Amino acid sequence: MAVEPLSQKDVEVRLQELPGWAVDGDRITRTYSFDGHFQAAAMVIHIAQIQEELNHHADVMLGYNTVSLAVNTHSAGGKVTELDVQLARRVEAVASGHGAR
Ligand SMILES: C[C@H](O)[C@H](O)[C@H]1CNC2=NC(N)=NC(=O)C2=N1
Repeated sequence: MAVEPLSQKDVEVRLQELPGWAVDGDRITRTYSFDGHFQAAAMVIHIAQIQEELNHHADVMLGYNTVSLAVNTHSAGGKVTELDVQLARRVEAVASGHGAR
């Protein structure tokens, strides 16, 4: 399925529903904070499961008690598409269950 890059306005409108997500260059990004390292690591595993299900993958960085994501769509020339927004929505939907802030 060919996916088209979203306009800057399109991205801004979609991020209004995604608290904490932001545009950074040609990517959308989010950093979650946790009470400890294991909670953060468990979130990384869940993100990996979602990404494999969607076949869409962000750059994910695990810190002491943080998890950061940055994503765009490689097949759309490294621009933000609906696939990135879909991934953000899926991750956002499980974050609170992991105690993410
Ligand atoms: C072959 C495989 O389906 C593709 O490389 C998928 C994998 N994950 C991906 N992730 C992201 N962010 N962009 C892509 O274009 C992409 N393509």
